[in-house]
Amino acid sequence: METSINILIIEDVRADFLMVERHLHRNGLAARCSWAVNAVEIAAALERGKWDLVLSDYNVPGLDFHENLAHIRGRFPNLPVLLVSGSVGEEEAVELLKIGTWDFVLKDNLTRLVPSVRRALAEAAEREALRLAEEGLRLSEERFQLAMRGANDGLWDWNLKSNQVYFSPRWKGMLGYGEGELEASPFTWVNLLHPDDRLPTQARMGEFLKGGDDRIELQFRMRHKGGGDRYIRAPAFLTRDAQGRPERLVGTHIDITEAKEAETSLRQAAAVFTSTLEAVFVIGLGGGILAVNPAFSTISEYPEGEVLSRGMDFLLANQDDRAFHQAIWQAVRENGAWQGEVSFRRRGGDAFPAWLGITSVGDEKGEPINYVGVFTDLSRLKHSEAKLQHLAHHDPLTGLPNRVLLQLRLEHALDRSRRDGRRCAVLFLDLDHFKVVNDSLGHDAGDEVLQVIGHRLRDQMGEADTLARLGGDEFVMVVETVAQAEDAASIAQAMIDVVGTPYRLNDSHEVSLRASVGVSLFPDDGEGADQLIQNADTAVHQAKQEGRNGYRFYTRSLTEKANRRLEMEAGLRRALDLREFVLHYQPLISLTGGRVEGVEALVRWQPPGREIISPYHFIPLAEETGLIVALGDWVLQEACTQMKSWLDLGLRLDKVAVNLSAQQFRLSYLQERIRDILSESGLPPCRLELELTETTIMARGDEAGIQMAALKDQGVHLSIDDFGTGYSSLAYLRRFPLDKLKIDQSFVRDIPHDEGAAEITSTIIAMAKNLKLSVLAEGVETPEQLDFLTGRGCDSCQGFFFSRPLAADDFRHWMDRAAGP
Ligand SMILES: Nc1nc2c(ncn2[C@@H]2O[C@@H]3COP(=O)(O)O[C@H]4[C@@H](O)[C@H](n5cnc6c(=O)[nH]c(N)nc65)O[C@@H]4COP(=O)(O)O[C@H]3[C@H]2O)c(=O)[nH]1
Repeated sequence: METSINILIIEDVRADFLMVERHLHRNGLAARCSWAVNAVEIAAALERGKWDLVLSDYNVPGLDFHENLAHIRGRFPNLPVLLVSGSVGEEEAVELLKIGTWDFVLKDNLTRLVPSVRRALAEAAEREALRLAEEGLRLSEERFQLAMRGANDGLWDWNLKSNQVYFSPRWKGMLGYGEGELEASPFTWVNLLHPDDRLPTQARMGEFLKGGDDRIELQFRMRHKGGGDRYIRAPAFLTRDAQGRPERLVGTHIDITEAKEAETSLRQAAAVFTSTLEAVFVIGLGGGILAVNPAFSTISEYPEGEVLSRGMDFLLANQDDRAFHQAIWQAVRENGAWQGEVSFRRRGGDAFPAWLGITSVGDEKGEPINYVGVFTDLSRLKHSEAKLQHLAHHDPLTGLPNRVLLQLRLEHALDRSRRDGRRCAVLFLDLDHFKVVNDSLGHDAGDEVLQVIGHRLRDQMGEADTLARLGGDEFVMVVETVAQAEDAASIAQAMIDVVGTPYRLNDSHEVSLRASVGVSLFPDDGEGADQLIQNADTAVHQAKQEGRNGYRFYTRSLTEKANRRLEMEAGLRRALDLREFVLHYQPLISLTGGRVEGVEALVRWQPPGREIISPYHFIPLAEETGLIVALGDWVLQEACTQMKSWLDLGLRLDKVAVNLSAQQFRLSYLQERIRDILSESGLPPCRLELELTETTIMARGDEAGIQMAALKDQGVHLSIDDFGTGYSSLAYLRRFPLDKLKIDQSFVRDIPHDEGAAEITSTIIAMAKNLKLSVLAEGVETPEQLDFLTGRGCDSCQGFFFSRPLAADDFRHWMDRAAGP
């Protein structure tokens, strides 16, 4: 059955309206007809109802048909409007059809009305269906676009047959490209793939297209226009033609870079968690441990299973320290974090210091979701710190305090002494000739001796006292309470005695050592630690100068002396630069022929406008400062040049004797240097005699023999100076290639009256003869001495009796006079 339709009939004559209605009904059209007679009724009707059709008269008074038609079409474009009129001409009717009137039926012949209405309704229904379909499509397209925009995914559509590709704006935007910047070609995609992902991705795509699946999901990296890569997830769907051949591939690009990066950083965090050497534990809001890393178990010795869901307080070494534990958590809750040093206990019971940090982990709103604790075991660090502290304050060889700690202890001792009004002493001990032990027995033996001395001195000191080693062979003792200077003196003597007890070294060598001690007293000799140590040092120098193996108290004059020493050292350096040294020459007289057999060169310092300075005053300082090497070199050059010029002048001299210091003797290049000096001066080597002292030779041990043999090979003569003052025996000296022995003037001085001196001198002469060494006696001042020496068979002598050392010109004149007319 036909559904009822709503028809609006616009007609000014009621009879006409009824006539049309009747006609419609009679001709089987189930229509509900409504009548509108003017513009107001038409508007109300259009507003009110849902109309399927409008039948309108053309000439309705007060109504412009054209306007009315436009109004209806504007509001309902698909609503058919049929003209039912009697008075419209044909041309006008055609015109009306053009502007949108559906059909035209004459009132007086309504035969066409129902078919026309039916056709109009059918067409309108068709148009409406089409409109609805179009509207649906538009909405669906819009929905799709919105969905894609919402998902923020790029779309691509690849027609496999035509090889055409569509990339959506978002697809391009994802890679930094705008419209028109990328060619719509499959190669565009391939070219933008990360080079490492290109081949594998293409291979997978190829396999997919060959296979039977309709869906694929790929993941790859693509190059962004602005540099860097984007990680893309690309699900796609394949459509096929009737034959099942791939026809079209449509898919999306989803940018998963952030997710990938988050995944990577999560993976890294997990790796850090498991591999870090720091113990990490996660605590839930309830206070129970949720997870621990392997380092936690390694450090605390607790396996994970034993700690999960327990509170962290079981780690605290001091279980009673609840307040501390609570304070930590309070700080974490208030500030979000806490860190500091704690004392933890391992499962085995061992307490250890740890550096603990606890941080609260919040959600996006900042609400805590759990806490992460990290701690490091500080025990090794503490141990190293203590070791470092010890090293920084102690001498590694003896374990005694070093200079730094000595300073600190002394300052404390001084504070106490100041407070209690007590005296305190600083005793500076320096070993005498310790270098000889080191040089002759080796550094290991030297170290052993220093350790033993350290022990002995420590055993001797009081509880409150401090013994320090300042390095080398210097020890300092701080004695906190000394009633008077004599107490310090007896401690100094005890130190000297304890050092003086012979040492038996591991290899059963026996060594005897002596020491000198300098003493300074607080408050007498200084207020501060530095000054007291410095003054004790000055005193020990004085003790050494005064013959060693004794102690000496500091006095102000010592300081002045020390200052003078410093001045002298500076003066010596300057003197070397300015060539302020001169040589004096003392004749050496042969007792067999009475002739002048040679001359000894003796250095003097002649500062301009001042008195000449004796070598006794500057040679020891030159030796201490090392300046002796340069000075000795100059002496050798000068003496050889002078000797050569005398020989050239015809002076009859066999040789020039030059003193060689221990430091020069130690020089590895000594032979070369002497060879050069001789060749530069033109003096034959046999005309040079080098004087060495016993200690110089002994300090070099076996190497002395090698050095001497090399010098002898050059043709230079060697003599031993000051014989009798050292510790060597003639039997010892026999090992060395010596030519001459010079008896020290201290023996000669007392002959012939002093029996002891006379006997020693006679014995030395006899033994030297036995060893086939020539003998010279130094310091001959009297005819008696000369007679005695001549009588004992001494070969030659030197002394004021013949001449004092003379300047070069004076010596030449002296020679002239000695040769006689
Ligand atoms: N009382 C007295 N003394 C006499 C007599 N005859 C000589 N003398 C002094 O005795 C010293 C002998 O020199 P020395 O034993 O090598 O002792 C030397 C030597 O050890 C050192 N010396 C001097 N010149 C040099 C040098 O060029 N190089 C080195 N390394 N040392 C030197 O200085 C020391 C002292 O030299 P000088 O003052 O020149 O003192 C000289 C000389 O002036 C005498 O009859 N009675």
